Amino acid sequence: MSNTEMKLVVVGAGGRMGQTLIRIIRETDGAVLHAAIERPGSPFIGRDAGELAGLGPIGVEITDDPLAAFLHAEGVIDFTAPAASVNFAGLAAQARIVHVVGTTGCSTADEEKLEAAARHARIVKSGNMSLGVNLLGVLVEQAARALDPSDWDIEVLEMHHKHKVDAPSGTALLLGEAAARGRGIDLATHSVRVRDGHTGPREAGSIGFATLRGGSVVGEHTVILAGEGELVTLSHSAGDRSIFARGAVKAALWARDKKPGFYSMLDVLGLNSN
Ligand SMILES: NC(=O)C1=CN([C@@H]2O[C@H](COP(=O)(O)OP(=O)(O)OC[C@H]3O[C@@H](n4cnc5c(N)ncnc54)[C@H](OP(=O)(O)O)[C@@H]3O)[C@@H](O)[C@H]2O)C=CC1
Ligand SMILES: O=C(O)C1=N[C@H](C(=O)O)C[C@H](O)C1
Repeated sequence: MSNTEMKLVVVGAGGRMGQTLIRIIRETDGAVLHAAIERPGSPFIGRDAGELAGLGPIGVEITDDPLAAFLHAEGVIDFTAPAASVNFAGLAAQARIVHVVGTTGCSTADEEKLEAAARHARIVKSGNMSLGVNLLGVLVEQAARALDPSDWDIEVLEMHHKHKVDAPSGTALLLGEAAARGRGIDLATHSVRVRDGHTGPREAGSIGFATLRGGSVVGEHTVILAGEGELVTLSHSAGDRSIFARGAVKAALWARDKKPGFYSMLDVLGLNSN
């Protein structure tokens, strides 16, 4: 374990998570903001990252040059967009630095590219970086394992702010995967992601998703286990974005001395039983 502060780059520095990360890195022992990146043409280029995040000037100017930023850094924290994260994964692998990916909405092809980059890099990726949601995933897996799928239906409900662009949320999919693991099934072939019109009765053993969007909701998730005459509900409510940012910085520090590989927050938090 190194005694020096881990030099971190925040990409998507002007975004909701980017600004939160700049604040959380500032208050975390063992981590320091090395650089802050935005896309070329962004109005944030040239601004002081601390000033943008409400901390006052910290002497780190936002640039659009990730290659230069990664060169002398040890990790990059990335809550951006799927195409951007795939691109950053290639650059992070070249620079042999830790890449923490919070971006959601990645396609199967994107995931494959990230996994390929993890042959040379340490990538930690999760649809939700908070301790609470990852613990919830463990509980959902246990509940799904315990309850007979012919008697119990599983539905995942989520609500987010009106700016969110992907659905179902990364967290809803993480919880669906946990339920599928508990049941020993493949989520992709057992999920019902939308319902509309004359759907017919619910197919036994499927895992359903429902998506709500509105206002400034940070992130609400509920897994409903519905039996005959009874409901079990397991929920998580995010009060503010600092829970995700703290988890992401913890993941970067955890991965600092790990071998190249594709890790999840369950690995970081010691909750991985697989
Ligand atoms: N895993 C987790 O725990 C969490 C995941 N998320 C996920 O993180 C992602 C970002 O969320 P949020 O912060 O709310 O979104 P925002 O839109 O507020 O922020 C994304 C930022 O990334 C920037 N960006 C996009 N492409 C590039 C690029 N190529 N280079 C540099 N910067 C780029 C955007 O710039 P521009 O606006 O110009 O496009 C924007 O500033 C989403 O996928 C979200 O679902 C969010 C919270 C928690
Ligand atoms: O876009 C968001 O805001 C969030 N995205 C993540 C997701 O898709 O689950 C995590 C969190 O719920 C906030």
